[in-house]
Amino acid sequence: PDVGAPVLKQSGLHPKPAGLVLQYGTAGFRTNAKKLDHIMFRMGLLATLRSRKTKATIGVMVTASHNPEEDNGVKLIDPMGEMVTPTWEGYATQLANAEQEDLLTALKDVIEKEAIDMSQEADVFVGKDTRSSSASLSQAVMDGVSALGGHNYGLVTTPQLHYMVCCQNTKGKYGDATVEGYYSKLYQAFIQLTKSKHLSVDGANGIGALKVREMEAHLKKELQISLFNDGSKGKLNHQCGADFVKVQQKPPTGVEMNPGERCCSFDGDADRIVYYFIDSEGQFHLLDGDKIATLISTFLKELLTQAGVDLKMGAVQTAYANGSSTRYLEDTMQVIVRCTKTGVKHLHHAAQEFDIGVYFEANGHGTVLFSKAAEEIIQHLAEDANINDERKRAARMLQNTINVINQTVGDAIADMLLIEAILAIKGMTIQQWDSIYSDLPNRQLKVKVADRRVIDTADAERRAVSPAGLQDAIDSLVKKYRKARSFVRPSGTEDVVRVYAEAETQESADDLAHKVSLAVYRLAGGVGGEPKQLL
Ligand SMILES: CC(=O)N[C@H]1[C@@H](OP(=O)(O)O)O[C@H](CO)[C@@H](O)[C@@H]1O
Ligand SMILES: [Mg+2]
Repeated sequence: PDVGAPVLKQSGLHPKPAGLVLQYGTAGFRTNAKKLDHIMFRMGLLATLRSRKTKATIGVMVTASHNPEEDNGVKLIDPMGEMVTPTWEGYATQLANAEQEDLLTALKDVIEKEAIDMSQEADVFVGKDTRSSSASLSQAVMDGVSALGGHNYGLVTTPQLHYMVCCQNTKGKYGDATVEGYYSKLYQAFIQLTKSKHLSVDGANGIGALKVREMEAHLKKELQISLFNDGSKGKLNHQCGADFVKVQQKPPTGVEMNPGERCCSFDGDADRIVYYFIDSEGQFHLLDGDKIATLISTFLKELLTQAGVDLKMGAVQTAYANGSSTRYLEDTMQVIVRCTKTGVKHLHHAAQEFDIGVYFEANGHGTVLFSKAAEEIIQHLAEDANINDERKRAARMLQNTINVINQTVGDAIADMLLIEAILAIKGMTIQQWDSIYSDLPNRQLKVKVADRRVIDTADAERRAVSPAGLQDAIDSLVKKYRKARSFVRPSGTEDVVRVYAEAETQESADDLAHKVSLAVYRLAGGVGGEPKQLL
């Protein structure tokens, strides 16, 4: 078919200013928008030739990228979404600089040189940026493409047009050739990559599961939760839940765990939370209340430093806190650590003594308390116009931290969100969190006695003052193991005496716990059979 007539007719509407010479440069033609109308039209023509030659869709992007608004530009995109091949950059320059009356000759020259079959179909994708000149200039490109089946994408980023050209020519293999397709491809991949935003929650078949379900809609994209033991079939706290996981030191049933993936367990009324994961060797790792307290304390301390505020921060624990956690908090973090009797009311009370009091029982019940004064200082700082951005950012972060925390009592849901936020902000994996310090192996046992009130304790329950001889027996047993510690106390919630032991190895901790149990049984009126050695 003869290309002459339609081209001549249309090109008259996009005349070239005589003598104007432009080069196809680094990224196509680029200059003041007023000089580009004929260039656009001609690039439309050239794109159809390139499309016929390659038997593929070609892209034309109208933009001058980072240049000032009054500039514009145009570049061609080859079939796989790459920049047009250099030979064709040469044709582009020739076509752009042919005077009006020489245009047909210049065009025929390209057709001949490239032996282009003009009966071949052509397909051109045109895109433009937001410059005021882009609308009319992209129309000029379309005029050049004219009746040849061009597709105008309208406003797109440069890379989006490259992407869509490639999608079209790979028949969808690279993705869907639409802006929607571009978003959905990137987003899906992003979600996979940031799977760290995924958390498996063991709801202990309790109320926490129901409430997590309710809250899920609020979290949707920010945190993907897989809820297990949601109460639809299993029994409350049976082989699952925070207490089971903490005491048994093993995963709950009913939770699908993949190596390295974060999991957490609530207890039956959702005021406790513990985290855990299995590593690539299948080894179970528990991150209990002590590890949670350490993570939160570290985070808060860093923010206080960044905000440049001097507030007294303290951590409150019980005798059940792992010895490694206490050492880490005191020695490495230089945080004041208090030890109170078991029971949240005691910890809460002690935490009120600080500007910021972080309290957690090892079993995962805990929260953070901020004094009124501390809250005010943080709020003023967050609103202070005279401080630098780093300090302000930290102050605002502290403010949001205060708001995500339930200061009235330990709260599995609130603690979970705070922990997830800290891990995300610090870009920390659960493995990295776990490796802040290593727990001393430990064991908790229960001993049945006729009347557990015969045991009296002192020193935040770390020493038994009655019955006579019990503490001496514990002391001499503890001496036999490295890094060992043990104590006993009557439970406040069950009719048992609780025994706790920790030592350098699990074997030692188990052995020590067993021997202390025997001492309790013998000296404090044990009932039923003698405590058995753990297998
Ligand atoms: C070793 C242990 O976990 N003890 C628990 C348990 O108290 P006992 O007094 O140990 O039975 O239940 C309390 C209430 O939930 C909790 O605050 C406490 O931490
Ligand atoms: Mg509870």
